Amino acid sequence: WTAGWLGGERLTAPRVVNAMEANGPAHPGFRRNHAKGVCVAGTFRGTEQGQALSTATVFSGEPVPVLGRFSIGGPNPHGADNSARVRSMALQFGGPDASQWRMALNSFPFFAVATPQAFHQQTLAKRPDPATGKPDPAAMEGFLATHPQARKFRQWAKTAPWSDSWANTQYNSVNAFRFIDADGSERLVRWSMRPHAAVHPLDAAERERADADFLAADLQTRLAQGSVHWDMVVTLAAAGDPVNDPSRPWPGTREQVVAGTLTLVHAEPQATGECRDVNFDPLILPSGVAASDDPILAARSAAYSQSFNRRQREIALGRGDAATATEPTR
Ligand code: HEM
Repeated sequence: WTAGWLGGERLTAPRVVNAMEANGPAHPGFRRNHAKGVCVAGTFRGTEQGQALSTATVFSGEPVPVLGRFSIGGPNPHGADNSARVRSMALQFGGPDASQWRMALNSFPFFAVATPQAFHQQTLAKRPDPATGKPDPAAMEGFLATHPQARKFRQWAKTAPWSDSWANTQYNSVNAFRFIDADGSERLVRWSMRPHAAVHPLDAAERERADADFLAADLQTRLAQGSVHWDMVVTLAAAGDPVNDPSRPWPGTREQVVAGTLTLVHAEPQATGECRDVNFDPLILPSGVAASDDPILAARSAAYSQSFNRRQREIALGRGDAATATEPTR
């Protein structure tokens, strides 16, 4: 699981997660990132086009059960939804056997950094200055000077429209993976969950007025009227595309295939929902899907495991009341 990302200064998963924890107050029992969220459930049905690309059984055409989680970016489990630039979808396809597939997708189309070391440097640059309680702008400028591609992400964060719902947001794998077909041929791919629901961008006034928990309320309203859907759109890399660097998007002209449709029918609070105790490790993959050599993927798997073990331990020791409470904790 280290995939070569240890070494040099020996950056380890505990160090990465320690640095994330050091940037804010402790929230025992909660995820160390994307802490605020809800559990969801539904099904996924693959297409023949998906089946042609990968032998994963989820593409068989039969519906497979899905357990999932929507969240907002950031470590605060009580954060206001109208300050959440990043929206996320985590999914577990299939039952408890070798065909299970987990993934954690984000609304940003590319990542801010190319390596786990750069992610760690970025975390350190965001550390609040004890004097002001805010990150030191000079530290962030120093980070950006040595990691210029992170400016592209900041530009996205400043300019991309804010959707008004988890249900009409597109979520992206960001990292590349390998799909393996029945002949054993491999293709490097990224994928997105493309919503069927029409996008409605929030303007500044609507965002200002929005309730702190509007995303969960909106989802319940929509689900009370019927299921919500996304197409799984797989993008195939062409020769020479950057497949090991999630900060570099591929050209928009790449071949795309609709590999299946996700249908969600149910949502419930994470405190009591099944998704609370799941680690949506992006390297839990079925046969027919394999990791790329992107070092961020290996680092994510190791860091999620750290975060998962810490939060489960806190809950087991009775320190995770807010994370397991049935009453709203705001
Ligand atoms: C080195 C880079 C990264 C690190 C260290 C990192 C770290 C973390 C950690 C510690 C968690 C909490 C896990 C848990 O307790 O279950 C998390 C959650 C999450 N991360 Fe990352 N992350 C990284 C990159 C990414 C990227 C590139 C994506 C893009 C798709 C992403 C998407 C998510 C999502 C969607 C969740 C929430 C999963 C859930 O609902 O359980 N992360 N991340």
